Amino acid sequence: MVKQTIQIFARIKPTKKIAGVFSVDDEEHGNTNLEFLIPHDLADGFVNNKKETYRFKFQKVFDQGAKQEDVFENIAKPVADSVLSGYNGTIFAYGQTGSGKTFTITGGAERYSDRGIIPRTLSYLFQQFQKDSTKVYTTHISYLEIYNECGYDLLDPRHEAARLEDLQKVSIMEDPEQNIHLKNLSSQQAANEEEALNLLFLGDTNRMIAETPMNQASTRSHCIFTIHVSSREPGSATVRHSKLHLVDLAGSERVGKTGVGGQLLTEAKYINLSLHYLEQVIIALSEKNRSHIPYRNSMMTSVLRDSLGGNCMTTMIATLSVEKRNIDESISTCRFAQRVALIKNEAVLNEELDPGLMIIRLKREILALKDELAMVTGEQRTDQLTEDELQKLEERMEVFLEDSDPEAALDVGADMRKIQHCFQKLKILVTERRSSPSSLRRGDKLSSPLPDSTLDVESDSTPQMKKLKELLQQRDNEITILVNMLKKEKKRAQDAVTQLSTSSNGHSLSQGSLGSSGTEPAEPSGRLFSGLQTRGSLAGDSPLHHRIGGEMSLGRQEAFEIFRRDHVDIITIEDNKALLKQRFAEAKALGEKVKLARVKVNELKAQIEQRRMQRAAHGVISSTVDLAEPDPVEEELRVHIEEEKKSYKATFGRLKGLKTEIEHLQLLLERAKVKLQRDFEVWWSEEAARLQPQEERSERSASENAWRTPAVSNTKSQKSNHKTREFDSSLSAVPSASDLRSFNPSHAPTSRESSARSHLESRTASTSSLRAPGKLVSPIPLTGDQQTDADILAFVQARQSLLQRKGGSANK
Ligand SMILES: Nc1ncnc2c1ncn2[C@@H]1O[C@H](COP(=O)(O)OP(=O)(O)OP(=O)(O)O)[C@@H](O)[C@H]1O
Repeated sequence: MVKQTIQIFARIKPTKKIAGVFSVDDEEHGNTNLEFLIPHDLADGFVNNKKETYRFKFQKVFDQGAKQEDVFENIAKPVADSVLSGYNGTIFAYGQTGSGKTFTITGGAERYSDRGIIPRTLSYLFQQFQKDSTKVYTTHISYLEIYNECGYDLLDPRHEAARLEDLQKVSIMEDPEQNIHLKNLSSQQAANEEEALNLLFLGDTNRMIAETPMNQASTRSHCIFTIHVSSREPGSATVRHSKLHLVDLAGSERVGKTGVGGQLLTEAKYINLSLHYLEQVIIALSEKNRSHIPYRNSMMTSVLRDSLGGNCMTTMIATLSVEKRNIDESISTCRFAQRVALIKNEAVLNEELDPGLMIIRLKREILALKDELAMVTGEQRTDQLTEDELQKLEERMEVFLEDSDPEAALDVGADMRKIQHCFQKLKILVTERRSSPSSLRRGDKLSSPLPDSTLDVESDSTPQMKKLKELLQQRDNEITILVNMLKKEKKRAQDAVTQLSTSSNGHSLSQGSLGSSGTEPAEPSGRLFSGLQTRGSLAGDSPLHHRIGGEMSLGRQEAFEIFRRDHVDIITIEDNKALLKQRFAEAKALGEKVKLARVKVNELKAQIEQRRMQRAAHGVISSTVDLAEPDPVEEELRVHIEEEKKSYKATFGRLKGLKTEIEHLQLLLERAKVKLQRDFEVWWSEEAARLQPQEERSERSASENAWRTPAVSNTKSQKSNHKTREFDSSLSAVPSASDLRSFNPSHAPTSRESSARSHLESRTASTSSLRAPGKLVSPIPLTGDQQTDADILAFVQARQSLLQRKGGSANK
């Protein structure tokens, strides 16, 4: 058991704004002090009657310049190492909104170097698995989001999330031993780093898609990414299970300060409530002799029960913003961390016996005991030894006879049949030896036929005999060489077939043949991301336009293109695309190099083979060549092969590193794509809402207000209905094709459209003259085709408002 207090670290987010006065000083024995100075006269908005300086001690403080890599090396790597040894670990980030929790735990979306703790830890764990050949590792991943005290499975494979409520709900169950189980939380196996990263990405995408303007998931929910690792030494009956929770908590600011209302207030209350319960648990744990710890008060504390005062090595990262206006929140985060540092955890090695292996072991023991019992009681087994048993026995006897140790023992168990069999065999051998001492030499197989008696009868010393023996030896050598050649030829043919099938399968990077890969991104001039390789499970099932907006009409696509060009993220996207292209080119070059090295190695091998054949032929003819002597030419060829192999390995290693980077860049691009499209959907809805006549909007908002009261309802289902309806209403504001058609005077309406129109007209007749047609009639010619005209109108409207927006921002 390892007893350890929770380790606390602080990370300060870089700022360009005016910062408060603070200092970071390293202490002699490894800790770091963080001090805030708040002079009385500067304490704007902050009640500071007593103290001027606030000093907090952390294991380490990462100042503004700290890199993601430093954070991983100092914080996450030691925890990952203990997880590899079989201990549970937790790393949680706590701090106010925007202080860098998500950046620290998951990472930034812009650069590969911005990868956070989760992707780096996954990469590290899979590297360690590969290095350690003494154990077999298995990894499973789960990703839980807790929002307003409800759990959601972010990796649920059966649901496509367009809203948080679409995701599988997770509930907590407790067994009689008070162990917590999460019902409906899926746990997905990841065989390698790529699969694990895909799961992280899937979860993050679900989180992003499910978030609405009201629920900015990262801010208002807690997310727990868990890596479950099992390890076992082959043949051993013990298995180690450990888990690593990587937790991104909701923003910790106080309600009073945020000044929010309505749904946001409800959320803020929930967040504050769950963080308040977290604080209560932490206070209770830091008090001596406190027997009741109120874990059950909230879902988050229930899930993290082991991490807080239990079987876990836990680390907290306090994320701080040192901007002047945030100093009070930063001080309160530091205070919280100081309390957390008092909590003692007791981590135990999570080792258990594998029931399957235990059964095999016990069965074997039972058999041995039965044999022993039969021997002791004199009871004999009458059934014959099987072929397999006989062969094993012979092998054991051979090992025994070959062993030069005079004390060597022959262990065949307590089975009398086996003992008898061994005695019989030994008798035969001894008898043969007596009759002809030369007939049993070392290396003679027990099962081989007796030596040819004609050879034994003749004396070895006659010259004819000697010649014959030499000839025989020479033939033996030739045969061995030919058999080896045949085997190699066969292997080469097999390799060629494998290579052929690999290349026809499209050259996967992992096979080191990226050189001729067709996986490059298309030219950036194509449609956004169109040429990029789609990824894993996301490839087929979650193109965002299916998940949010449905198939895009032509007009909408055009509008999307314009929107995309002006989007703030487009520079990052283009940069990443360029970088990705560059990496692909590098990977391609490396792939070529790998291929060349492989060809070279094969050529050298062929040369060795040829050389051997030549030597063997020479030996047979002239007998001047001593085949037992090492051949210097072959030695030289071997040295070349080793060099080529080294270069192959080094290049292949670089290629693998590049592969990870490429995959990550692809993930970043996919994520940017999701964000871009989501932003577009929001903008599109706004534009559509603006398209509606003023009267209807006021009518609609009046009716919305009617069902919005009371603003905060009391039951959970009411709350979620409320949220769903708000979300639905924002989606329904997108103009449908028939809405647009009804505004087009040149279009002859169908009977269904006429009735819809007359319905609308009757609703607005008192206040509007024919639904403000002047605003919507397009000066551009229409085609008469319903769908095309609707698209044209949508496009014109979108472009106009974009131009207006652009004009507006240019005027500013
Ligand atoms: N150390 C850092 N270096 C560079 N940028 C950072 C750093 N920390 C945070 N950021 C940036 O600050 C912004 C807010 O960070 P982030 O989303 O991680 O905050 P958060 O604490 O998770 O907020 P929330 O509670 O809303 O989830 C992001 O744009 C992020 O990229």
